[in-house]
Amino acid sequence: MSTDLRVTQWYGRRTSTASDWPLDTLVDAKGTTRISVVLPARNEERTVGAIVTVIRRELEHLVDEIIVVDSRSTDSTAEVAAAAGATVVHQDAVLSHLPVLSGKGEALWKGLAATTGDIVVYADADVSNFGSHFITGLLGPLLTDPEVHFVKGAYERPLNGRRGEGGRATELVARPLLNQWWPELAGFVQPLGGEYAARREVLQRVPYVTEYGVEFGLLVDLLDLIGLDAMAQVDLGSRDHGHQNTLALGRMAGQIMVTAWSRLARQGRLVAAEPPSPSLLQFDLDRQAEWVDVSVAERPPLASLVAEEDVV
Ligand SMILES: O=c1ccn([C@@H]2O[C@H](COP(=O)(O)OP(=O)(O)O[C@H]3O[C@H](CO)[C@@H](O)[C@H](O)[C@H]3O)[C@@H](O)[C@H]2O)c(=O)[nH]1
Ligand SMILES: O=C(O)[C@H](O)COP(=O)(O)O
Repeated sequence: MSTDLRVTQWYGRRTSTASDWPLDTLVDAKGTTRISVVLPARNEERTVGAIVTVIRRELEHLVDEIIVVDSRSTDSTAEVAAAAGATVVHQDAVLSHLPVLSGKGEALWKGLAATTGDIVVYADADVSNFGSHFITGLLGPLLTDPEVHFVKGAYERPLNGRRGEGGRATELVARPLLNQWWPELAGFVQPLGGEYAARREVLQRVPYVTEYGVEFGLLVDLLDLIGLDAMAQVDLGSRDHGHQNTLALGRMAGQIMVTAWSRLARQGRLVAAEPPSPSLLQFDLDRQAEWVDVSVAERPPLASLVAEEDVV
């Protein structure tokens, strides 16, 4: 079967919408399954409280724990999240015997280490139109189909109110790379999106790339580990969130490209004399030049660490 046909068939079979998964059906399906929600947050005092509150108020019979990973915030993210009822862990305090790494991927890996659930849901803490359907949608396929191990959110992404213009790093970097090298993943509408859920057992068996390489790395590595048919996506509607400027997205793009290179090299599909340079020279409005580092590091599969008593 051609990859195009396989992707088309997968899309039809494994794509649903949040409204397909009503809360009462999920509460029945949950049984004894424990569910953790992890919100990575760096300076998200304006939005994190409302997100935690929605989950606590509307999903109290579905979600067992809400962990906010404070990713070196300098604002009152931790206090706001705790006041709203989340358990707050500080990124560098989890598995603190390990050398610290940085960025969103590190926050997610530490978040996984801090959870106890059988299913872990990740959601960004900067979403300003968050609703409980973000969580129920992602949980639907996992709670009702034992063959599904990973679910990714899909949505429309306005850019400052303009429909269809968001997701610049997605459209300019991630989607072309995925289509060129991992075309089986082409059916994911939002491959970089921060809302996804998976069975703990699976998340513990993949490495986590640090910084903004994490989502790209997880998709590619999960495809390898569980195969496309164990992956699903759910349409969550529209998602409004904070936007980074073009230079910041350039750094994100660099991290994603370095991540893609690492997977191509690991999969034996690229023979290069040397790795890509991690240095990126950027220019501001006054032509001031600055070298920035777009390298990423990697945490090993959590299952490879055995000292569970050291967690948190
Ligand atoms: O060092 C960091 C950086 C970010 N975050 C949090 O991660 C979430 C997403 O970060 P953000 O800077 O808003 O990312 P975006 O610019 O929106 O990037 C998109 O693309 C990224 C790369 O795939 C994904 O990680 C994001 O989830 C996705 O929204 C937010 O809650 C942040 O507070 C951290 O916890 N630590
Ligand atoms: O996921 C992305 O592509 C980046 O987060 C950029 O998104 P934005 O263009 O909507 O800010």
